[in-house]
Amino acid sequence: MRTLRLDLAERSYPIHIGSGLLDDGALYRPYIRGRRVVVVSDSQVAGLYGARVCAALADYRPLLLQFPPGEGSKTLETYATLADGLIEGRFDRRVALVALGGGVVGDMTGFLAATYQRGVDFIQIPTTLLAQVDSSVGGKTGVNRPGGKNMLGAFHQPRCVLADTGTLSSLPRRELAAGLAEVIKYGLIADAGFLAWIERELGALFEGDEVALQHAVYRSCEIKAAIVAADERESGQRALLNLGHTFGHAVEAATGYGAWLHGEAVGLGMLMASDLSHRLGRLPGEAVARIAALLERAELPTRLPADIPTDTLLGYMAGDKKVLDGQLRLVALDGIGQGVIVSGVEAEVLAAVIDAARAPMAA
Ligand SMILES: NC(=O)c1ccc[n+]([C@@H]2O[C@H](COP(=O)([O-])OP(=O)(O)OC[C@H]3O[C@@H](n4cnc5c(N)ncnc54)[C@H](O)[C@@H]3O)[C@@H](O)[C@H]2O)c1
Ligand SMILES: O=C(O)C(=O)C[C@@H](O)[C@H](O)[C@H](O)COP(=O)(O)O
Ligand SMILES: [Zn+2]
Repeated sequence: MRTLRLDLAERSYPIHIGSGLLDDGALYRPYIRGRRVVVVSDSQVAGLYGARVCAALADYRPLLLQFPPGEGSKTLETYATLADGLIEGRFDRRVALVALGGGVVGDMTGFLAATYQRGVDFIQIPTTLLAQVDSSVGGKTGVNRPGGKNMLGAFHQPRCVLADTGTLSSLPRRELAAGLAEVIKYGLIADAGFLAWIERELGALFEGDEVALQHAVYRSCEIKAAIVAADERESGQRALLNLGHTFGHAVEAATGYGAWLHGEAVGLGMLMASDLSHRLGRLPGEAVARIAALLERAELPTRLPADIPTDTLLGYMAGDKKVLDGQLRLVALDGIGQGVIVSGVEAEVLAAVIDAARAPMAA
């Protein structure tokens, strides 16, 4: 097991990475203050790992709450049903919630923990690659609305993260690819050496090689933890973690949440952000081609479907959370490994990027 720490004064916490962690009750115990825990999961993950987590937490008479899997469940309706489960069970303020699953479960459980009786503790047990490298770390929680992605939520940090890489062995290949999009993101915004490592080790990652997966999770969390420690509430540089997300979230919203996986939409969004960076004179065309080639090798979509109108995407983008005083801010690249926040991009340039994404971008 390897351990990192996200340094946030009294809200600091460990991120443990290794295989078989979810069975080890001693890893959870220091972070449970009361007598009871509630494990929240989706029905897919609950069926795979719920009994093991409940066995590890048997001393706390765990209640297992579950909801249907997928992005379509990341709603206020699911939130209300879960909240009613806590209220009916008369759980008090010392209850600890345990998020067992992917990013949907983590974001939902974190939001529930942030708001139940005005805030209780929670522990993250991420079981997708995407959740292990990204969503379980950093304290962004929330739900979607038809008009925009993650529009309701709170910053609420977990008490600890247990990233059990053994759980990745049951993850479908499409979900693994979606997680790789966020791994590639870290290379693009912060570490050119890591990007080259991903290019080299992509085969091993797809084969489920434990050493390669643990390195991908460790380095991703290391980069994210440093960014979040410096800017917990995204008043500045944390926005770099949003590379590709202004485009990607618009695709997710325009397709009704679920047709595209978050990682797939972010993968395409990163290619669009790369094209934008090129049009702004910040990134050479060869770098855009290199990024497109890596995304294709990672089995991620690199084309926008013809039936999503440009104006629809621009409409969702105008409601992005990075908009300030009516000005859209986007994450661009000043080179591989160098994310930069740009504002004042003209609507015609964005429209040109969107239109170009309907044609193949790889050189
Ligand atoms: N809070 C953050 O900082 C942050 C960061 C990135 C993404 N997100 C959010 O995370 C969500 C996407 O997360 P995701 O990609 O993990 O999706 P997900 O939670 O929907 O999980 C993907 C699918 O994989 C299944 N699954 C999970 N673990 C499994 C396992 N070990 N074996 C077999 N099947 C398994 C799930 O049941 C689900 O069907 C989005 O809502 C996105 O907005 C949040
Ligand atoms: O942690 C962050 O900060 C991120 O932006 C990570 C993203 O990968 C993640 O998808 C996040 O939920 C997006 O946040 P939002 O504020 O754009 O909704
Ligand atoms: Zn994301």
